[in-house]
Amino acid sequence: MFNRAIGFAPYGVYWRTLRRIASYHLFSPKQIKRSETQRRVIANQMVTCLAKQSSSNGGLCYARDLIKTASLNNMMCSVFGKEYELEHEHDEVNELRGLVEEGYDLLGTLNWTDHLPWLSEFDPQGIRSRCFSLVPKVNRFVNRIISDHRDQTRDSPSDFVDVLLSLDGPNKLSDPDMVAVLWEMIFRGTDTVAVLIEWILARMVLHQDIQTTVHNELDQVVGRSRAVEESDVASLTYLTAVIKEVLRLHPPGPLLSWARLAITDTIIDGRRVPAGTTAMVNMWAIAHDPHVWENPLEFEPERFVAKEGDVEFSVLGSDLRLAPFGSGRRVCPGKNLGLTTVTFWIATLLHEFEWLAPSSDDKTVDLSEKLRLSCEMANPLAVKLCCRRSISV
Ligand code: HEM
Repeated sequence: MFNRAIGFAPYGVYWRTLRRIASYHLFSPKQIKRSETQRRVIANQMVTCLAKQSSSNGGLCYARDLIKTASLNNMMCSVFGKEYELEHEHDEVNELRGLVEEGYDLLGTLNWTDHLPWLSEFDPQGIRSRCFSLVPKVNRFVNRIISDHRDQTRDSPSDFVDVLLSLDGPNKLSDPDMVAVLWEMIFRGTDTVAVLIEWILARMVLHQDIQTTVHNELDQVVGRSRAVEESDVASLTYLTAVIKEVLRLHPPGPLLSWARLAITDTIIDGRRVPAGTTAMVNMWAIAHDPHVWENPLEFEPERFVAKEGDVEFSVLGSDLRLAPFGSGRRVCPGKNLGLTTVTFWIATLLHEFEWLAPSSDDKTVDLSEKLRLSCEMANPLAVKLCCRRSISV
């Protein structure tokens, strides 16, 4: 099933067709603009939920679950056309979250049978049996959504399922291929965004002076009398630098695509790499390399604040010193959508709240990492929130 999704499909006509369809119907500037309202609605819901959570717990809050559900709701809206209230539990959201979590867990587990193939028939870690159990559940879930869409008649496509169903001729996809592509968008678009937001908030809690500078910028550009709009984001240059610095120190996808292969026998650093070898780029190592970055372990957003006359550093794949969305043919097609979502949501969360350590005696933040498909905080961030603007809960 998964080899029919964009990220797993080998280079060829099928992969190119999928990239073209997704680029036009999901990731184009016009489509990103079209989904602005949905991002604003979800941002407001997040603010209300956080304000409630912190007022009932003496200010203490764990934001991870909320951010993950917000990100999933956002993808469910763009891909499946489904809208859910963040404040309430929904069986369908919980079911899909469980499937995404299980998928992440399976992809992030070191599978001994990849290295010792003779072990595979014993499936010692139970990975194969968990995969066999996950695939029919994903199939059932996504096929149900596809068949609901088939039952409705619409004049023009309003979500990505409609788009895939409307394809004709050589572009037409079979149902199993549609399931693979739809599931991939939900799967990839949810955690990357949520993981990055949690890292940014963690850094803001740890570096209060930098958070103050972001707050000052927000007060200057937006002012406290209104909420942030997406159109404000272009003027938030310091916040943009903060996000780039977090992408450098905590890239959510530290190992780039596993779809790159050596196409000829080659020698790298004196080692022979035969044609056909899977080549994985370690972006985390490049982004922490003292030969590339001054004070690589320090959190210094200023390094990304462009001086007068300088060209702004792009993190979208043209500069290989920092390419957290990859680069070249396999570059992340969702990079602009992902970055737009993260920047707007983070601007809102920081405009509405002060993010503080839960205890005034211990202001450290546990920055331990856990590598699954994304590299996330090993332990959920605990914070104390103070409202910066009056919010009615
Ligand atoms: C902060 C958000 C995100 C980050 C950091 C991120 C990161 C990445 C990275 C590092 C790759 C591999 C690129 C390479 O090897 O050159 C990738 C691929 C991919 N990403 Fe993202 N991503 C994000 C958001 C999204 C979103 C929102 C979607 C879709 C809704 C998405 C869909 C994909 C797909 C389909 C691929 C596979 C592309 C291919 O192999 O042709 N990503 N992403």
